[in-house]
Amino acid sequence: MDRNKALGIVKQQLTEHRYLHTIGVMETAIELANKYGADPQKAELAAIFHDYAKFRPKEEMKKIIIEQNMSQDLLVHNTELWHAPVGAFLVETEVGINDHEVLNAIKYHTSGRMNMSILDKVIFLADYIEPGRHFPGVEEVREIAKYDLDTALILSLRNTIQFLLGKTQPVYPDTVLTYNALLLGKKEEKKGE
Ligand SMILES: Nc1ncnc2c1ncn2[C@@H]1O[C@H](COP(=O)(O)OP(=O)(O)O)[C@@H](O)[C@H]1O
Ligand SMILES: [Fe+2]
Repeated sequence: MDRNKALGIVKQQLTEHRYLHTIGVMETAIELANKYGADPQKAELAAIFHDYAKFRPKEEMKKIIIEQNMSQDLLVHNTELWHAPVGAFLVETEVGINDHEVLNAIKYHTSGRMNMSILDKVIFLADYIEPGRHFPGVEEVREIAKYDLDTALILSLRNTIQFLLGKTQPVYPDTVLTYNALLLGKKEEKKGE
């Protein structure tokens, strides 16, 4: 699907602010894909649609999570997590995109998952560091993303986990598993050097 058609579709689902965020994620994801070897066209498409379900009613998303037999523990966790897996489902069923790599990158862009693909990592990180983001710690991750994808991801996951712990909120386990897998993977890598 060409960029303008995709942007035209997603624009109807988003606020102006969230649409500008999507443009930032798209541009950042293409840059990261070219740097780290993911398919830039898939990165463009996944970035454009990553927040497709961001403003869907919670009741509608809950129904999809149940009916589509997604991981039911999502239902007891932060509803902010829901738009990612539900978005992947709706982008397939409503927009007609069935590229599995693109759909997975949308599905896991909030929680992460163990064994993320390069495309998953690129979308996850682009969502975190796009130029419109100004939260504490983002600058450090932006800097490291210039030369080390996994370390940048580890820091972004650490920041998110710390943010949630600071608010005594439950942490959806997949994000901790992702953090551990990447960190332990890095340690193995260092041992091999
Ligand atoms: N493991 C988790 N457990 C609970 N909430 C989480 C988890 N990971 C991310 N979140 C929350 O999801 C929201 C971020 O959603 P995300 O899709 O990454 O960004 P955005 O929707 O802002 O573009 C934040 O409010 C963050 O606190
Ligand atoms: Fe996003």
